[in-house]
Amino acid sequence: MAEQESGAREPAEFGLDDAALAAHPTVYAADAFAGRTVLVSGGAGGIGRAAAWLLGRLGARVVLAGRNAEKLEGARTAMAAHGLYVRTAVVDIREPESVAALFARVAAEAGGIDMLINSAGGQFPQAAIDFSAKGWNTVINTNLNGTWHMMQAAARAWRDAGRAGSIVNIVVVTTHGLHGVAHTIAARAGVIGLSQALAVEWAPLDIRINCIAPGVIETPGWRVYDPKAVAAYPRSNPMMRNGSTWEVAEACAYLGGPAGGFVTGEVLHVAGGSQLWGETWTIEKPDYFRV
Ligand SMILES: CCCCCCCCCCC/C=C/C(=O)SCCNC(=O)CCNC(=O)[C@H](O)C(C)(C)COP(=O)(O)OP(=O)(O)OC[C@H]1O[C@@H](n2cnc3c(N)ncnc32)[C@H](O)[C@@H]1OP(=O)(O)O
Ligand SMILES: NC(=O)C1=CN([C@@H]2O[C@H](COP(=O)(O)OP(=O)(O)OC[C@H]3O[C@@H](n4cnc5c(N)ncnc54)[C@H](OP(=O)(O)O)[C@@H]3O)[C@@H](O)[C@H]2O)C=CC1
Repeated sequence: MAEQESGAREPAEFGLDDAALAAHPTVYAADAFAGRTVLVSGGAGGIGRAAAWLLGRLGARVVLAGRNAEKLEGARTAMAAHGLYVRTAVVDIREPESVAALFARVAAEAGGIDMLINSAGGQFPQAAIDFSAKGWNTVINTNLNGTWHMMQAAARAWRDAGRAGSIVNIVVVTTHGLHGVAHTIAARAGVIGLSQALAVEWAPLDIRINCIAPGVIETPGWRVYDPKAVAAYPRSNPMMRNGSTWEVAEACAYLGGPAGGFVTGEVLHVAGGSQLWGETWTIEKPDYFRV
């Protein structure tokens, strides 16, 4: 990974690139997802892209969804060159009509899906006292409402087709130590509660729902964080390192696939233990907390 003169890294260089994702070893059997179709929102981003690569390499047909057609096409081209089955679809998860159109297209062109990974999301770092109404609503709309629109559309499709399904929602660590992103903590705590409620309500439909709470995972999404905050991330968990998108992808394969067949309503932290120890400041740490 290249470094700028200041020592800060170029945002585009955070995380694993396509060449690394094509070659990274996996613990799963080569045909573990053969015959399955997986929809990944945020599929051209860091975590979603790694999950798409892994599941594609394990035999799944993959549909990548996001707002930016160019980013999606870049991801599709790289995966297709590796012989993987990949389709793309533009969606804004905040718009129910856009989500409905996505699911109609996926039904028509891919015959529906078996698994949904909700990796689309994000936030900006700011002291909560300074949030504007628009900023708050943007983060809640993206992470809570957007994830809900995707979950409901998937469940309706599975119910109508009499087909089983599983959902993996990517959230954040909500219980301890993540500061300066209170809007996203609120939204993701909502997603976790929603997922637990629906794990029961939708069990009769043979739908499993789980969440993954990543810790500090190097991705291009880190571009919105101050380089000084990013430099401190490796010391924010007891394992004293950043995580990789591959580590989250393998957790997605476990929870969303056959290995997790008896797991629902769970939150799996892939966070190096940061849910128990450490603190991550995405804004400047107030003097009050300095010892
Ligand atoms: C020790 C335990 C802890 C565990 C360890 C956890 C480690 C966590 C590490 C850090 C936390 C998590 C990191 C990640 O999730 S990175 C990957 C996710 N990707 C992103 O976050 C992408 C970057 N974010 C965005 O793109 C945007 O923030 C957003 C999600 C909001 C999407 O925005 P959209 O493009 O739709 O909207 P706009 O940019 O037009 O903005 C809309 C309004 O939102 C307000 N806003 C936006 N940015 C800012 C900002 N920087 N400061 C203040 N306000 C902001 C604003 O009102 C915008 O409207 P206006 O432009 O009209 O003002
Ligand atoms: N990286 C980390 O350290 C951590 C990440 N997470 C969470 O994991 C998830 C994935 O993060 P990561 O891969 O790092 O982030 P990225 O920013 O790399 O990817 C997120 C993707 O979400 C898509 N997206 C954002 N808003 C929308 C929308 N309204 N509709 C459709 N797609 C959208 C973006 O694609 P496009 O721009 O094309 O729409 C983007 O590619 C996020 O929810 C993030 O907050 C949680 C904890 C830590």
